[in-house]
Amino acid sequence: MPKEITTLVTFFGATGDLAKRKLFPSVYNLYKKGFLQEHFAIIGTSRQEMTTEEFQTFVSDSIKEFMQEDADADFIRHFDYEKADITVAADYAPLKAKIEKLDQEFALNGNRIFYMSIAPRFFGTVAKYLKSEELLSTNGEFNRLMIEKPFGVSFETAEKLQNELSDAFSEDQVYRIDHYLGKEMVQNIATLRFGNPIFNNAWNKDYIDNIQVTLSETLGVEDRAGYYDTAGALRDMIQNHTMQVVGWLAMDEPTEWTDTAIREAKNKAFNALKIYTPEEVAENFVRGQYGPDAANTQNGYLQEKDVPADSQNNTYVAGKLEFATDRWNGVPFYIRSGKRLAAKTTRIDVVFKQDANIFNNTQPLEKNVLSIIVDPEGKIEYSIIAKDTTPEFKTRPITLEWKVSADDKAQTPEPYERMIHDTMDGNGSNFADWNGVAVAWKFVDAIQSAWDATHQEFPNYVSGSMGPVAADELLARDGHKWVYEG
Ligand SMILES: NC(=O)C1=CN([C@@H]2O[C@H](COP(=O)(O)OP(=O)(O)OC[C@H]3O[C@@H](n4cnc5c(N)ncnc54)[C@H](OP(=O)(O)O)[C@@H]3O)[C@@H](O)[C@H]2O)C=CC1
Ligand SMILES: O=C1O[C@H](COP(=O)(O)O)[C@@H](O)[C@H](O)[C@H]1O
Repeated sequence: MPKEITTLVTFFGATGDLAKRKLFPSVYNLYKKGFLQEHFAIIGTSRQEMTTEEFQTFVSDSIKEFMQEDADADFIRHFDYEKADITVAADYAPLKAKIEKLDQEFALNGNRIFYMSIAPRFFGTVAKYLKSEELLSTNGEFNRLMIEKPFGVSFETAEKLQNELSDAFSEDQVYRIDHYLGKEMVQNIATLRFGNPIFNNAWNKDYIDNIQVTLSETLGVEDRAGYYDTAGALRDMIQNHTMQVVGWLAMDEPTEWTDTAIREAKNKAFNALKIYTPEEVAENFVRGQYGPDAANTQNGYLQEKDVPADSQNNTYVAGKLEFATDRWNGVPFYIRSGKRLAAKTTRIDVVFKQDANIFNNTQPLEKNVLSIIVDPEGKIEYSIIAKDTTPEFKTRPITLEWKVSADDKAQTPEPYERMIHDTMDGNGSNFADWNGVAVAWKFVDAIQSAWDATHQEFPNYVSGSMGPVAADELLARDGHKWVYEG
C-alpha cells in the first residue's frame, strides 16, 4: 500500500468540463491506488446552487461516465460542495468555514491544495482572495496552488498574472499545469538521457547533429475558433507544450534528482535560448494555415465555423531554436506543430552526427537516429548502422525498437492523475516553472510581433499533408530533413 497523503483539495470550477472529465476520475484513481485513504477531503465550488448530496451524485456520475465504474460510497463521502462566486470577496467566508470544518472532520493537519479549474481571467482574482480572505492555512505543512492553462497570452499578461500569484504564493507553492509534462514518454526523456551513458555522454554538439520535436494533430479547429483564432499554434502548442518538451531535451544533467535541481538545470538552458529579431524570425520560422484536403472533403481553416474570412491566424508553426551554451552551440532544435496534418503524433527525433564511411562503399553512412514517440503510442526507436548480408560488406540502417506494453499502458496514470498526485506529494519536477514560462513568452512574442507586421498568403498547406513546403526548405537550407514524414 503506498504512503497515505493527507490533504484537502478545493476545486474551483468543480461543475465544469475539465473537473468532470479529468479531475474527479483522477482523484478516484488516486484513492483506488491507496494514495488517498482516510485523511482527505475534496470541496467543489462554483456559482451553481447545489447541495452536497447533489454534488456527490455529480461526482459519482462523472466517474461512471468516464471510467465505466461506480465510485464507492466511502470515497464519495469525502466530497463536499460550497456555492461561491469567485469574484465576490464575501463568498470566500463560507468556503473558509467549510474548509476548516472538513480539516477537523478528516484530520487534515491544515494541508491545502487549491485547484483553479476556471477561466484564466479568474486566476489572479482567486489567488488574491485566497490570501486576503485567509483561506490559506497557517498551521499546516503546505498550501499549494494548481493552475490551469493558458498562463497569460503574452509575456506582459503572464508577468501580470505572475505578480498577482506571487503576492499570495511563493514559486515553490505554484504548480503550473502543462499536460505534456504529465505524459509518460515525455517523462521518459530524462530517464533515457541520464540513465544511459551512451546517450548521456553523447548529448551535446560533438555528437548530435540536430534535434526535431513534432507535435502534429489531425483535428482541425473544431468548434474552438473563438479561442484558437486569437491563439494560433504558436501560443496554443509552441509556447507551452513544445517548449516544455524542449526543456527536458536541452537541459544539463541536474546535480540531483529533485525538483529544485531539475528546474535550475532547465532554466539554465531556457535562459540561453536565442530570442530572434524580426529578420531572424523570417529566416528561422515558418507559419502555415490549412486549406481544404486534396479531395476537397474537409474545410480549409478560413471556411471553418466562426473563423474570420481574412484570418491571418497560424494553424501550423515550424521553426529553429538555438541555445547559446557550450553543450549546444551550432546544434539546431527544429520544432513543429500544427492542426489538420497527416498524423496525430508527438515525437522527438535526435539525429546524431555520423563518421566517415570506412567500408567498401562510398556512400555516406546514414545517421543514427533516436526517436522517442510519445503519442499515439509510447515507443523508442534507435536507428543504427549494421552489416548487410551480402559478401561485399555493405551496410544498412536497422532499427531497434521498444514499445510500451499493454500491461505498462494499463498501469500508466493519465497526465492529470499524475499531476494531482505530484502536487499532493510536493514534487514540482513535472510542472512549468515561471522562469521557463517567461522565456517561452518572450521568444514567442518576438515571433508573433514579426508576423503581425507582415501579411502572409494563406492557405499554404493542404489538410492531410505534413505542413507548408517552406517547413521542409527551412531544414534543407541547413542540409537537414525532417525524420518523420507523416
Ligand atoms: N476542458 C478541458 O478539456 C480543458 C480545460 N483546461 C482549462 O481548465 C480550465 C477550466 O476549463 P473548463 O472546465 O473547460 O471550463 P468550463 O467552462 O466547463 O467550467 C468553468 C467552471 O468555472 C465555474 N465558474 C465560472 N465563473 C465562475 C464564477 N464567477 N464563480 C465561481 N465559479 C465560476 C463554472 O461554474 P458556474 O458557471 O456554475 O459558476 C464551471 O464550474 C480553463 O482554464 C481551461 O483553459 C485545460 C485543458 C483542457
Ligand atoms: O493544449 C492543447 O492540447 C491539445 C493536444 O493535446 P494532446 O494531448 O491530445 O496531444 C490540442 O488539441 C489543443 O488545441 C491544445 O489547446
